[in-house]
Amino acid sequence: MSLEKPPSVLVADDQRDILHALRVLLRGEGCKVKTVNTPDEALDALAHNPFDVALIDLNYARDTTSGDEGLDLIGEIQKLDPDLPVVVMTAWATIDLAVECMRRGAADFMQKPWENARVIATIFNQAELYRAKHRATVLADENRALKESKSRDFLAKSDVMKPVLEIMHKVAPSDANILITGENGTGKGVAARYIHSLSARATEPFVSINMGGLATGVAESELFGHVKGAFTDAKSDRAGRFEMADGGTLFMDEIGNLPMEQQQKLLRVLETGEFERVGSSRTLKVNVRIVSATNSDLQKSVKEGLFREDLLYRLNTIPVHLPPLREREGDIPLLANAFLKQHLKRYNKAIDGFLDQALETLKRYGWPGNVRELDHTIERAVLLAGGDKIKVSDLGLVSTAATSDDSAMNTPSLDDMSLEDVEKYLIQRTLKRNGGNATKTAEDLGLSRSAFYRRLQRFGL
Ligand SMILES: Nc1ncnc2c1ncn2[C@@H]1O[C@H](COP(=O)(O)OP(=O)(O)OP(=O)(O)O)[C@@H](O)[C@H]1O
Repeated sequence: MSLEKPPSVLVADDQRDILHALRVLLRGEGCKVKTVNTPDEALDALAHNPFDVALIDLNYARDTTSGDEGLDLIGEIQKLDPDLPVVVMTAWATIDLAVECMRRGAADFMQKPWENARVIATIFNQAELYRAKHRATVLADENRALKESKSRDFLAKSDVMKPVLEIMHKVAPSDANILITGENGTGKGVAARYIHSLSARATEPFVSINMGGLATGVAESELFGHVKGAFTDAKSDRAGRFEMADGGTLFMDEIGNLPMEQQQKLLRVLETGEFERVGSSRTLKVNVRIVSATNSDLQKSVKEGLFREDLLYRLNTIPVHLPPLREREGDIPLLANAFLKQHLKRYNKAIDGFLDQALETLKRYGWPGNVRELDHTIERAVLLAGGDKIKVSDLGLVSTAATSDDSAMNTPSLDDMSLEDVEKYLIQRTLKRNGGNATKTAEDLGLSRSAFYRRLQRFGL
């Protein structure tokens, strides 16, 4: 019989000769086998190691033949992992007992003395089913996560960006954790994906999670998953981002917003690869490379007691800083032309590049929303442009003539602005004043974090 990886089987029985015989039989077929003598030992082993099948006896204490201990054990195993196949073996088989085992969730029922061929076939079939089921949940969750993230090349050619590109190329192939810093919209997400694509994990999943956009209380379940019934809305088992990213890269955006309680759990995964789904005591183990990003000063958060210092050191093995777009003028034509091409294709329009003046305007603008704002500006220009080239007026920038003492923008006239323009302008100005710190900006504007992020998205900042 063949499975990609041999089944890992837990065998629970109080009789040593039976354990010995089953161990010899299953190992002979290539299985990994762990044997235990009591229900407690079985639960302990299941909580700490991954198994594909549990093969259990029904009676443990001497002189009992009721099967109650085994029946209870089926229930306890179900609580740990509802999908794990439990195969029951007993010398005291009755039809009623077999029915009761199945009712409690056992996958199969066998009588002692057993038939070797049947035991082997059952173990392999159940293990295959279990893996297929588990893989299907993880795949469905991975697909969902993939749909949420877009893939793009990392474009940069300015002198300022050369050392940044160099360090990314140098460290990408290692498994070192990377912390990317930079203002909103500087391309931290694109850089994370780029690092993944240059790593040995490139064909494995790239999964991202934005800690800033999560409602309070859901961070743990999003990161580590949950089991059915763990809380009111937990209608079924769900894999968390760590499971989805197993073998690949997990990109944690806005890491500074990770709640203290989760910081402790994250530290444990970084140190041991181990965690539990919410509501489960079963320990899972993964191999994940962490790329995280922040626009806030984590050293300061450490001093303020908001971020664990030990976690920061673990995440920050290699720091990568992305400078704001206003400091990389040399990248603007490259980025603007790439965005133009994408949006022309998307909107099925034909425009032959930028007028020189328009390109000059793009280079001189302060870009408080960085590359994301440039992308949205070009998209809007593509939609508005009437001529065969993009003109300055198509760009619709609040200020087109940024000066060096206020590189982000001049104060526009209120008379020319819609309510939305004013809101956008205020957000840009406050963001700039706070050096791109989103949390502080939301606070200054009296907005909740999620309301603030909604606006950033709406205005393309
Ligand atoms: N170097 C780049 N090459 C191509 N596109 C880029 C680059 N940098 C940024 N972008 C574009 O800018 C947008 C914003 O980038 P991204 O989401 O990676 O920024 P961020 O720094 O992670 O932002 P935030 O801090 O808000 O999460 C992306 O949709 C992408 O279109």
